[in-house]
Formats: sequence, structure tokens, C-alpha cells
Amino acid sequence: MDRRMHLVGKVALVTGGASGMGCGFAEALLKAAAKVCIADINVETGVATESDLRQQYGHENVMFSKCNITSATEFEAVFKRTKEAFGGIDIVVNNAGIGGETDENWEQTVDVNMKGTLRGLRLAMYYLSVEHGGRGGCIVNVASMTGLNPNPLSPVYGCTKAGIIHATRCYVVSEAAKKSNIRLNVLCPAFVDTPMFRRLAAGDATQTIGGDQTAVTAFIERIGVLSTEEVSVALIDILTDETRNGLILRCAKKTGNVYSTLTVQDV
Ligand SMILES: NC(=O)c1ccc[n+]([C@@H]2O[C@H](COP(=O)([O-])OP(=O)(O)OC[C@H]3O[C@@H](n4cnc5c(N)ncnc54)[C@H](O)[C@@H]3O)[C@@H](O)[C@H]2O)c1
Ligand SMILES: CCCCC/C=C\C=C\[C@H](O)C/C=C\C/C=C\CCCC(=O)O
Repeated sequence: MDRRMHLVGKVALVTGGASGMGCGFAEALLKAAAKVCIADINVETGVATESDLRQQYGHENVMFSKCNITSATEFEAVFKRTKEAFGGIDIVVNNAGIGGETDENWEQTVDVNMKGTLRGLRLAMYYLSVEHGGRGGCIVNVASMTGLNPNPLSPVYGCTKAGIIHATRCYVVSEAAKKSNIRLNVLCPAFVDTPMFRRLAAGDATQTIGGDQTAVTAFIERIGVLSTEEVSVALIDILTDETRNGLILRCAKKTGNVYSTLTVQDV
């Protein structure tokens, strides 16, 4: 039996799609002939990305929608607009996030990465579910390798990513996902060359607790840096292979792409 999800004509909503990994994901989806809504808080970059992608992949296949994922109203409006414009939603990539933390801004990291992603996950479950007019599909939540492996440089950031991994696992075993044939997976990249990563590598003090740039540089050198294209290949594999469900996909320069589940202890 063919277990490939063909992406031609499928509709994807990618949060944080104006730049970095989200922009790479949008482009990979468009190359596979899907239609994409990029949702982002940054209007200037969002409009520029929309214009660039429209020129390459057709005006009718791309839209930008301004959305701060910390706003319930704005986020729901993006789902409605995408459905109206493209006739439904098949794929949601909850990618928007902010890096690191300081003593002053750590709560914002929780608000955006944890609460914002949970909001997107809940909306995706609603809009993809058959009982609410959806047609099933696939949700991919973007966490990080540091949601699995501890690091002392950004504990709150790591914690939000661990939360995203666990939230995904909980929805995977839900009746709602099974009833509507919704697949959920979580992507855990190590370093990827994006504006967020470049801020970290350049010594931006808002990215890490402690500000020890020597430690950051050594850490980056040890782990290596992926391109956005390499992570996009991983996303497309999750989306197209319909046997992929409930999985954690670790991506790192030196170790490649590794799928796993987290062991569940019998109780
Ligand atoms: N770059 C890395 O090394 C790396 C590695 C693992 C995971 N990640 C995760 O990947 C995701 C994308 O990161 P990136 O490196 O591409 O970062 P980036 O800063 O390059 O892009 C993030 C995008 O999200 C948008 N955004 C930020 N806050 C938002 C909000 N409240 N509402 C809507 N949009 C918002 C930004 O405007 C930006 O366009 C993040 O969740 C990040 O934590 C990044
Ligand atoms: C590490 C500080 C991150 C601050 C936020 C800025 C960029 C974020 C990038 C990624 O999400 C981090 C991803 C991978 C690196 C972290 C942990 C890997 C652990 C590897 C190990 O030591 O075994």
C-alpha cells in the first residue's frame, strides 16, 4: 500500500514563517506544490517573504498573515483566513519561537515558546478534526535538541522545548487525533543557521544565562550547525511518510536525522 502523503495541493500553515527555519519550511512545501500561509509577528519581513515566494511559486499559492502567537484572537484569525483562502488546512507547523532567556525576559520565553505553541497545537487539533469541518492531516511541532538534552546556558528555553515534546506525545494518544486521522510529530534540531542562531553565535546577551561566550562558541563547535535546507528535508520526510506518527525527530549536523519515541514506563 502507498503510505506517502502527496503534498500537491495540500494546505500548510507555518508559524514563524517569515524568516529562518519557518521560511525554509514554507519554501520546501511550495517546491512540493503545496499552498502555504506564513504567519508571523514581523510584518515587514513577512510581507517581503510573501512577495519573494509569490514570485517564485505563484501568487495564488502563498499568503502572509500577521500573527502574534501569544494572542488567542490573532492566532485563531489566521486559521480562519487560511481556511477561507485555500479551502481547508492539512498541515500545521508550529515553528514560531524565541531564543534563550535572561533574568528579565525569561517569562516571555515561556509565553511565546510554551503557551504560544500550545495555543497553536490546540487550534490545529480543532481545525484538522473532522467533527469541526477538518479533514485530518499532520501537525509538526518544532522543539529543539535541548528539549531532550540538558544544557546550562538556557534552562528556561530548554524547558519550554521539553514541554512541546511532551504536549505532542499527549495529543498523539488522544481519541481526537485517532478519530480524525491526525498525525503529530516533533522536530528537535540542534543548531541551525538562522537569525536566531546568528544572534547566539555573535554573543547577543539576551540568548543565554551567564553570558559566557567562550562556552557558547565551544558548544557550537562541538555540535555543528545545520542549514535550513537540511532541516526542511527532515520536515518533508515527516509529512510525506504517513507511517510517521508520535515520533521525535532529532536532527544534528554530526549525527544526522534520528527518529525515536520516548519509552513509556508501565505503571
Ligand atoms: N536556530 C536554531 O539553532 C534552532 C534549533 C532548534 C530549534 N529552533 C527552534 O526553531 C524555531 C524557529 O527558529 P529560528 O532559528 O528559525 O528563529 P528565527 O528567529 O530565525 O525565526 C523565528 C520566527 O518566528 C517569529 N516569531 C517570534 N515570535 C513570534 C510570535 N510571538 N508570534 C509569531 N511569530 C513569532 C519571528 O518573527 C521569526 O520570523 C524556534 O521555535 C526555535 O526555538 C531553532
Ligand atoms: C544553547 C543556548 C540556546 C539559546 C537559544 C538560541 C538558539 C537556540 C538554538 C537551539 O534550539 C539549540 C539547539 C541545540 C543545542 C542545545 C543542546 C544540545 C545538547 C547537546 C549535548 O550537549 O549533548
